[in-house]
Formats: sequence, structure tokens, C-alpha cells
Amino acid sequence: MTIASIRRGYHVIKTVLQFGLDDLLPKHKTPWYFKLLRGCFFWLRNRHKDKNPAERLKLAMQELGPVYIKLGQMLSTRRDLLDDEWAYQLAMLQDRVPPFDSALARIAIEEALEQPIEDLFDNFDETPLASASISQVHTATLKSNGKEVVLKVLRPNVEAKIEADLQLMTQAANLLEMLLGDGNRLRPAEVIEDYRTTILGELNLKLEALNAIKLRNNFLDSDALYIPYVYEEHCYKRLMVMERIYGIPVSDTAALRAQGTNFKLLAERGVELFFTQVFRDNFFHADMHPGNIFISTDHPENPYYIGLDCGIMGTLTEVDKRYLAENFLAFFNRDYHRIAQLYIESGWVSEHTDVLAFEQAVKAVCEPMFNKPLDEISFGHVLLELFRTARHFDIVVQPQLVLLEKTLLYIEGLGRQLYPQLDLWQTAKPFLENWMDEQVGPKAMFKKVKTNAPYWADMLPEFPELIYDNLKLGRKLLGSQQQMLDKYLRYQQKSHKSNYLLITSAVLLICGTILFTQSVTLWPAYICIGLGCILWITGWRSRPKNRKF
Ligand SMILES: Nc1ncnc2c1ncn2[C@@H]1O[C@H](COP(=O)(O)OP(=O)(O)OP(=O)(O)O)[C@@H](O)[C@H]1O
Repeated sequence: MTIASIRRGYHVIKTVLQFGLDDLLPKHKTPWYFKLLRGCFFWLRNRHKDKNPAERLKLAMQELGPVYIKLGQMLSTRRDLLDDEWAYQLAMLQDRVPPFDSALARIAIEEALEQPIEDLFDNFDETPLASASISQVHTATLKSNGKEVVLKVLRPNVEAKIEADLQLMTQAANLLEMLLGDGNRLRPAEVIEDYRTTILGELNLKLEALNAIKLRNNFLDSDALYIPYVYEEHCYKRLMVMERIYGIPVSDTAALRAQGTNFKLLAERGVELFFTQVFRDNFFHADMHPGNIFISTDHPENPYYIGLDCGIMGTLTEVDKRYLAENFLAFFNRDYHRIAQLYIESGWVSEHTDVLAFEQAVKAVCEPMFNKPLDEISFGHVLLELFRTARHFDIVVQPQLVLLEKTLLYIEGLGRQLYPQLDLWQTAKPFLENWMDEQVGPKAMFKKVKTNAPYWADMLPEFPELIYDNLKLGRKLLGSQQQMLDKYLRYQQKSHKSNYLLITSAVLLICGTILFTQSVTLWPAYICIGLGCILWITGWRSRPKNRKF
């Protein structure tokens, strides 16, 4: 444990206690050791008694920085779990984090551009348009084409703050792995390591720009999602320049209602977007909190999403994708036996797991869900329950699926907010069935042949040469194998001969010694011993020296 992480740990405890977050725990349920620990920090009193608990939580997260703000952003989407005041306060973490000094923003932008802002932009607005966890956004007009743009610049020193928090989290995760029996199965250290890669990736705006360009290209003809144009030539590690968009934040349901938005279509398009990104493109936006999603204003009856902040993108392996799709389908079809089987086939649980017991456990979690009205079903709740169930079996938490689960939670929160009656199953099922058909049916076979055909056609002229080379290689291999065999046989022959001589010499030496001690005439003893010595020397010298063939 480093000094920096001890200091940071103390800062976290101090913030939690000074914003009175310990008061949020019900008194009668607080364990004695927790009360004892609280007593040890008696000088850290709640200094914000005048504010309500939700506001205190928001302020504490703001104080603690980006890693905690991101956690707050995620929580803010769970309106089904939180009261309105809590969700309202946490939603402010999405784009209303206190801004940093505009003079610092100007310096950072000019450092990245290596020239004054005014050389490239007109109307640079010193007052930020928005200020979020990682960055601050300023508006301007691009001199070269007169288009409105935004300049997104990283907060000063944000990397060091995140690194300190990650170190602390890693240490906490290591401790957890040591303390908890099933800590290893949950792989907290690995999950944190994965989060580290993701969040550090978000600190590189050049990477974010490339992600945005890729996502934009994937949805260029889509009527469900629009990604703003990115000016790649003006993007750097700490600065990104892109088209300014106008839209209504997805969380502003009052404004959306006022413009007559078709909520049902919007919610269905949200689900469709999730599955298209995961299964069709294998490239999904993994930071879909409402601060990053806007709704178009041009055709409210046919609305589309506008996506920002492509810092965190997820991908899955082909195998995981396939098992996931099958899992979803089995789930929609209430085929719990198949779910249990899939978990074993994919290696997510040990092959020694009792399939029947596991199937029953999964059924116990999922079945009650189907008996509830749609607006009471929570995927988040099911995931949580499945996770708890998993602890009784040998389930290893897959880090690559954690991002996906988080995205699913966002989507659920969003869908719930827009259109509570949304039938997730009916919207997703046809899409998945179609995708599975494309993966395994004759269509898939045809597609694979079609995809590989140009490659095979390219290779065709080289076939005779390849065949000739392979035959030559085969002959060469055969030759060297024969050589190896010959060497081995010679080694064996030498070894047998030497062993034979050594054993005979030993017999002669023993006989010679006996004759020497027992008989009156000594010359037979001398002959035996002499012969024994000669044979021993010959046998020893004829030992094979090299065991390498
Ligand atoms: N192209 C744009 N046009 C208009 N407003 C924008 C644009 N890009 C960003 N914004 C505004 O800036 C806010 C913050 O942007 P963004 O989410 O990209 O920053 P961030 O620091 O990565 O935030 P997060 O906390 O989500 O990580 C957005 O919520 C939005 O209000």
C-alpha cells in the first residue's frame, strides 16, 4: 500500500463522513464493528446537515471525482430503484459538474492545437456549454467552413486523480479476494483491471474520436441513431472537435412530451439499437447514461437518438456473442435447462456443476418475472438475483460481460423512463432469432462461402506451388524423421553393447574375488579379474555419449 493510496483512502472516508453518508444506513441494521469504526473517526462530523441526503450524496460524489461521478451517473438511470429526488440529484452529475476555469481550458486547447484558438475558430465561447466528469465543452465556429462545432477538452490533472482512485480500488479488490471465500470466483481484481483499461481509454480523446467515427459509419443510413461528425484533423489526446448538435436530453421527458414525441417507437428503437450494436456490429456504446443521449427535434413522430461520448465502447468475442444470443433466446423461451447447459458449454461454470440443481436455481429466479406486469419487471433485479444464485455454483464472473451488463442496465433505466409498458421480449426476440438464423442456418453457410470466396479466388493461382511446396516439405520431414530413427537405433545398439560388457565385467570381477579368497591356485582368479577389468574399461568407453537425435 503506497502513501498516496493511504492519503486517498483517508480522503474518501473523510468525504463520506463529512457529507453524513453513514447516516443513510438504518441505525438498527448497522453492525457493531461498523459503529466502532465510525467512533474511531469521531472528529469527522457531518457538516452538511442543512442539505437533504440525496444532495449530500451528489456533492460527495462530485468531491470524490470522475470515478465516483461515473458511479453516480449509472445510479441516476435507475429510476425504478431510486425516488425522484435521488434520481434528480444524481442526474445532475451527467453534465452539471462545476466547471473549471475557462482560462485553463483555453491554455489546454491551445497547447493541443499548437496555435491560438482564433487561428482556427471564430466565436469561441469562454463560458462552457457543459461540464462533465472528465471534460468541459465549449462552443465555437470553424473558420474553414463556418460550421458550428464544440471543443471538448480534458479536465486538468484528471489522469492523476483517476489513477489514485484506481489504485485504491485495486487494493480493496485484492483485500476482498483475500478475505472472501468466493472473492476469487468474482474476480474483483480482474474486474477492476478491466475498468481501469476502459476508463483510461476514455482519457484519450483521439481514441474517442476514432470510436465516434466508426460508430457514425455503422449507423450512417440508420433512422434510429445519429452520431455527430468528428473533425479528426483537429483531434488530439486532450482535445476533440466535433459538430455541435441540438436535441432534447433524453431525461427531459417533459420537453419530449411537449413536442409530441412518439415514446413507444423511441423505446423500441432503443432496444433495437442495443442489439444491433452488440450482435450486428460487435461494437457497442458502453456509457449510455442520459447525459450522453439526446433526442432529435425535427420529426417528433419519427424520433431518433443522438449519441455523444464514445469514450467507452465494448466488444465481445464471437463465442461469447453466440452463447449470449442463445442465452437470451433460451431465457425468452423460458428454457432454463438450455440456460444451464449453455453456462457449462461456454465454460462460465465448471463442468462438474449439477445441471439440474443449477437449472432449478435459474428457474426460481427468472420464472416469477414472467408473471409480473411489464412495468414491474426489472432486468437489473434479475441480474442481481442470478448473481446471488451463481455464488452457490462454481460461476466465474466474466469481465467482458460486465460492461454489457452495465449497458443493459442503462437501456433498461432509459426504456423504463420513456415507455414503462415497453415489451422488451417482443421487441428483442425477433431480432435475436433472425441473428441466430444468420449464424447457424444454411444462410450462414452461404454467407461464409460468399465472404471467403474472393480470398480463395486470390489463393487459387498459388495452389500448384503450395501443393508442390507441401510435398517437398513432407519429403524433407520424412527424410529427417528417418535420420532421427537411424540415430536412435544406433544409440540403442551402443547402449545394449556397453551394458552387456559392464554386466559381464561385474560377474568376472565378483568370480575373480571369490576365487582369490577361496582357491589355492591363484591364476584363474588373476585371469577373471584381468578379463573383468579389460571388459569394464571397454564397456565404459563404448557408452553412447550423445542422447540428442
Ligand atoms: N457535439 C455536441 N453538441 C452539443 N453538446 C455537446 C456535444 N458534445 C458534448 N456536449 C455536451 O457536453 C456534455 C458532456 O459531454 P460528454 O458526455 O462527451 O463529456 P464527458 O466528460 O465524457 O462526460 P461523461 O461524464 O459522460 O464521461 C454533454 O452531456 C452535452 O450536454
